[in-house]
Amino acid sequence: MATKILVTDDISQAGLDILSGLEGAEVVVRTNLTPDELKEAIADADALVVRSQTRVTRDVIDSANKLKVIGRAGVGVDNIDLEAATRRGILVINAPDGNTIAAAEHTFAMMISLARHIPAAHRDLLEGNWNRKKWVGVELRGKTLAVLGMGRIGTEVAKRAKAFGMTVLGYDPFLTEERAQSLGVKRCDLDTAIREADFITVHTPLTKETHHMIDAGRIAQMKEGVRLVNCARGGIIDEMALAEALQAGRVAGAAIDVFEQEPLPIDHPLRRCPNVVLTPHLGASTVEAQENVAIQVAEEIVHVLRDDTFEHAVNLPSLSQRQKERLAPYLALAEQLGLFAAQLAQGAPSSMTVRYAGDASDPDGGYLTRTVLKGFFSFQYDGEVNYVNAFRYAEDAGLRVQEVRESRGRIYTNEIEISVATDNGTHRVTGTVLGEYGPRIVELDGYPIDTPIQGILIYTRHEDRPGMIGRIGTLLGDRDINIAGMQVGRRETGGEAVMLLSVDKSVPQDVIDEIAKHPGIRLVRAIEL
Ligand SMILES: NC(=O)c1ccc[n+]([C@@H]2O[C@H](COP(=O)([O-])OP(=O)(O)OC[C@H]3O[C@@H](n4cnc5c(N)ncnc54)[C@H](O)[C@@H]3O)[C@@H](O)[C@H]2O)c1
Ligand SMILES: O=C(O)[C@H](O)COP(=O)(O)O
Repeated sequence: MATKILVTDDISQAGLDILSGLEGAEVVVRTNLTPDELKEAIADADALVVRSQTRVTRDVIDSANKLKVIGRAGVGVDNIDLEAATRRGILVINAPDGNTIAAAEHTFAMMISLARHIPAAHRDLLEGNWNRKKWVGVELRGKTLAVLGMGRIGTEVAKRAKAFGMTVLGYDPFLTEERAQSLGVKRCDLDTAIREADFITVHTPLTKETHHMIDAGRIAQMKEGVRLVNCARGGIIDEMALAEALQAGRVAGAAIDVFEQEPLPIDHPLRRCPNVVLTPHLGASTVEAQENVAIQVAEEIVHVLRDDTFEHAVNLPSLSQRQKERLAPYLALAEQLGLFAAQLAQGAPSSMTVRYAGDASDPDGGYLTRTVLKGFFSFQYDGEVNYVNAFRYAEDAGLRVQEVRESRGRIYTNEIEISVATDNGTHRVTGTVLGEYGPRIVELDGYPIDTPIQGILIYTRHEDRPGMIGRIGTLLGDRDINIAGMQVGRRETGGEAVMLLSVDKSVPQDVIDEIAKHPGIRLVRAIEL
């Protein structure tokens, strides 16, 4: 069956060409869909490509039966229900820097238009007037510009403002003093930025913290005659408060590209305000930016669908090819250990500690824990759990996950150990990657063992006395189950012993029950990897 890539907003042809180049791909472009049409179109899609117009709600995501990835040809992903996508294991990627310059230039165009009344003067002239006195503006030189959000776009705006002779105040929790100095920007808190600026421009994402970051209270703290610019996201500035302040003349002007509701409603008060410059979300609308983001997102989608490395996932840390290669042997070990631990630790799991030691204790370890959890929950939810949603499964199960890192392995050069506490007690399994022998189990519930972590295994804990192993062997033989390998271990003679058998076929539950009934058997598990 073809790989269906559904594109529901206008993206540049260069991006569509890349998508069509994927072997076996069918690219379906359908724009301006109603929510119901979108739900129908997405049902059999493998990938979805959008800009800011398509609303990818939980409902839409739940209508997708085999969606792997949502690509946003642009930066903001606030039109995508990230939580719902993550829970379903759907990767969300964006194109974070393809439209930075376009958005920064648009911000400047808006600020200058506002300062010099260009749109209003233009309209006035077209109406037959020649009002040179009416449209006297202000200069940018010598004014103070507050940039709220000093990320990619905020930084480019700040650089341009410096070239215009402005004093630039930067507010961003992640802006370091060193970086501010290198940009010639004065780092300050929000209150100072709000109080001291002649122009204020916002460049943050829309989040719970930034929603109405500029409201009536903040506007009241601003200089009389301040000018505001929003080319980031509707909702960062409270539009109603802004409209009132514009009408009252407290705010001298506002240039707004993005709105709480898009398209901007016909009766919206901002349409009737004096000194506003309004554009219909055009920040990224340049030929260059649209080509950049379309190419970036299309290439990433192709990588994801081909199972190659990708860079710009929003709901999953990205790995470079080099990191992926370095981690590869440990990924296999971590996943197998997770799957093993799930079958070992029966009962409701409440906490898991994963210990990484030696070469397995590398900085990309966060990925390994996702892999452990992927293996762990795959046992119960086969085919549904992946790297994107593995932590969600842990959260939903109420499983507390802790990571421990040790620079040296206790015995081996690399070790991964999983301890799982359940209402039935705690179990522990340790593995290592042993060169060309690959991933192996080297310790089980504190007993030394050495066996490849693969195939079908039977694990017993029993009294260390003569005849135990023989009896289990006979029972399996009677049921035509061939033993391919055997490992035994104990700490002291006559105490408790463990045995890990590798067998050639699945072990029916009644065989496990029969082994469990034998006198002296304390625990038995069948484990399939
Ligand atoms: N109008 C358009 O067409 C258009 C085009 C591109 C991007 N955008 C929007 O512009 C915004 C910025 O994009 P970017 O590429 O620069 O993103 P970015 O991630 O590079 O920068 C965002 C910055 O905001 C900062 N920030 C986050 N929360 C903050 C808070 N509470 N207070 C202060 N700073 C905070 C972050 O630390 C970060 O430095 C986004 O909302 C994006 O969607 C709009
Ligand atoms: O976040 C973005 O990249 C911008 O808002 C651009 O949105 P657009 O792709 O709909 O123009």
